[in-house]
Amino acid sequence: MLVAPSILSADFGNLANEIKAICDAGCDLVHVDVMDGHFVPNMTIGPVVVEPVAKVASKPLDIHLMVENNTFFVDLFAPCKPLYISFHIESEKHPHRLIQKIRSYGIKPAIVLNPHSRPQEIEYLLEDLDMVLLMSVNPGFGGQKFIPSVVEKAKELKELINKRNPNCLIEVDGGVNDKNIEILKNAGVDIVVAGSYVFGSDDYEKAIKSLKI
Ligand SMILES: O=C(CO)[C@H](O)[C@H](O)COP(=O)(O)O
Ligand SMILES: [Co+2]
Repeated sequence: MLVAPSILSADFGNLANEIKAICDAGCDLVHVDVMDGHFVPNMTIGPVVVEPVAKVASKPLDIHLMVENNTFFVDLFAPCKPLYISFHIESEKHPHRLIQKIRSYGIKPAIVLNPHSRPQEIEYLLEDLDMVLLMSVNPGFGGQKFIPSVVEKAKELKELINKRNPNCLIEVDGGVNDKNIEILKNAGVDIVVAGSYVFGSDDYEKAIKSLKI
């Protein structure tokens, strides 16, 4: 299992040290939550913060867009050179076009599904994707409770992925901790995002290790 700590739960007054600490503690990706105050009822950070974060991080960035105008935000964050940019299917009318745009920057495209969205909706996009991110909370805030129906959804998605594009990874985001990591692993999940679990612990290395099963 790969682990992507979400910096939403980091101490923003000490951000550079927090990023260094999770990278030194053995994380695989640095998950960056971008919220516009429209698609979700919260706002986070723009490239003014994410560019210096990218410079300090020794691990690749995984940018999760929770916005209405995806095209604008892809252009805005592409110079940060993340490994992945993921966008929500619920806010995008032209997903194939946006996938091509993300790829044109040399960035891996991913699609995010809210807890209520069905994996079958994106079956015909799977061959063009490097990753699908399943939300296991309603997006907008860290520290929420894990929604268990994501486990069955991950299994359904895994079947579609095996049929359409076995190279596509599955990531799960929201309420992940050492109690639910095993069922996620058994459901075929490749990457977990963990914000409050990692940054709320006294020992980042131990917390990350407990998820790398
Ligand atoms: O996308 C997100 C919220 O919309 C965050 O990545 C997610 O909530 C991580 O935080 P936690 O592990 O505390 O749930
Ligand atoms: Co996220």
